[in-house]
Amino acid sequence: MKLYNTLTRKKEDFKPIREDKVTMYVCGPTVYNYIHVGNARPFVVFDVLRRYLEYKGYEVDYLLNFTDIDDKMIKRANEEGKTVKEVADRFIGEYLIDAKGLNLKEETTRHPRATEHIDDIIEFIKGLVDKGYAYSANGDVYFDVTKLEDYGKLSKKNIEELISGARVQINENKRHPMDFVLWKSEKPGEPSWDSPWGKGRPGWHIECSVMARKYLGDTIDIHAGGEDLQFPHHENEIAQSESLTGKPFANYWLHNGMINNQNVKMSKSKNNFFTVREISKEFDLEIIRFLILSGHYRKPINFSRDLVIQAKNGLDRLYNGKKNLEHLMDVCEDKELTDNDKDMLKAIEQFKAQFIESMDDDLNTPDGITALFELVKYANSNFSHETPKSVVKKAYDVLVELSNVLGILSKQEELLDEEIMELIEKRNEARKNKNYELADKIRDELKEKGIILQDTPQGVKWKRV
Ligand SMILES: Nc1ncnc2c1ncn2[C@@H]1O[C@H](COP(=O)(O)OP(=O)(O)OP(=O)(O)O)[C@@H](O)[C@H]1O
Ligand SMILES: [Zn+2]
Repeated sequence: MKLYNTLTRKKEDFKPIREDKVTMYVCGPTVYNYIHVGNARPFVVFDVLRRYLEYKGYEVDYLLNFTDIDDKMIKRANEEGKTVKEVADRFIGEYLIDAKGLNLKEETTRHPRATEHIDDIIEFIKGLVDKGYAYSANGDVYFDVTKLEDYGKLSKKNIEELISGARVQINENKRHPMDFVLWKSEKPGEPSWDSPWGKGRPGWHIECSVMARKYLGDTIDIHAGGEDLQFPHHENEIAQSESLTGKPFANYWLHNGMINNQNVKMSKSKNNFFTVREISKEFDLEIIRFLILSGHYRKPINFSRDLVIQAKNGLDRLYNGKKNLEHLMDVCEDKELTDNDKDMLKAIEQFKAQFIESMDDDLNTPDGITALFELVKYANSNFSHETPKSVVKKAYDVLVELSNVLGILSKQEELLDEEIMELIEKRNEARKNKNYELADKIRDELKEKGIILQDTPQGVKWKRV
């Protein structure tokens, strides 16, 4: 598989450090608000990368942190008369609700929080001070960028350029304008922790270096986030981690393009955003997942209502294709395969190969989705009630297998009440005729669709689980 590495500005063959395991760190949300569609993009895209690597047989250790202490968190807490922890707990809960709607693989994702790693953060900063890469000044601690030859290597900027380009804050504690803060001294009304430099709290960049190292090791395979994080956040993570360990921090740096609103980056500060939650009131969030995957992850997406409708129509087409195949599996019969049938099997394999080729090429999900559309179209125009069941089943299995990699077509179709009643009637009939095999089959089918039957003296009752 090839992945575009921001560090080298090239598509490179992906080779993890260990043969069968991949470590991945994704910069997660600052939990002071609901996430917006722009924030959802990295979470969806890198969830798919992780699923694809798992599909290829790797075990993936996947970590997405929660930034639960920073200026924005404190501001929100003060506005609401709550503690920072209360705000964080609330919006972590809201994140997890959206994550479920977006079908992110939560069961095996680690979500460490900055405030639960203060001791580790202090240790890390102490290490940098001891090695001469950081200095304290009036209770703050700064990273000294002049100690590094290669500061700026990710964003490909040199320090002079950075100074002239950035609105560098005047700060008399800093030795150099590009030095960045590792530890901030306590200000009244802000949460603080004891440290060797007095009471204070961590800066933003340090938490990612610390938690990545703690859970994934000195060198990780993939570090990912939005391209807006390349500078200064990821640049500073590299500076901190590599100065402390003397080893490369991450072998592959992946960055997604921005989601824009009328060509302007969607951002909380610009107030031009749509939260995932508000969209979920009108649309199933699988549509948003599909919309995000319909563009290549490095290109910008201009978000609009039309785009959501377009994604909905595309997803509906795939769901219809799946439903048609399910219907055919019910009515088609097992048969000896003709040469023509064998050609159809080959064609189905071909769509799968096309999907894999696309995904191997820097996670080209739009081309992968095209392969799914073509598979469905092929089935629609070539299959009939006369097609051998094994051929139909092959197409169905491939469609489901590849959709699972994208995390789509995950919704079970809900049975209507009258469909359930009909099946129960059919089962009663079967039992009357002592056809217990059929009766059990119907009960199992219903169970698979989330309907539980209870045989009671008053007859059969059912409930949804
Ligand atoms: N418009 C966007 N399009 C794509 N990704 C984005 C966008 N805005 C933020 N991200 C990404 O969302 C992730 C979560 O970041 P975070 O919660 O810090 O958002 P943020 O930068 O505070 O958002 P905002 O810019 O709206 O304040 C990061 O990986 C960031 O790069
Ligand atoms: Zn980070």
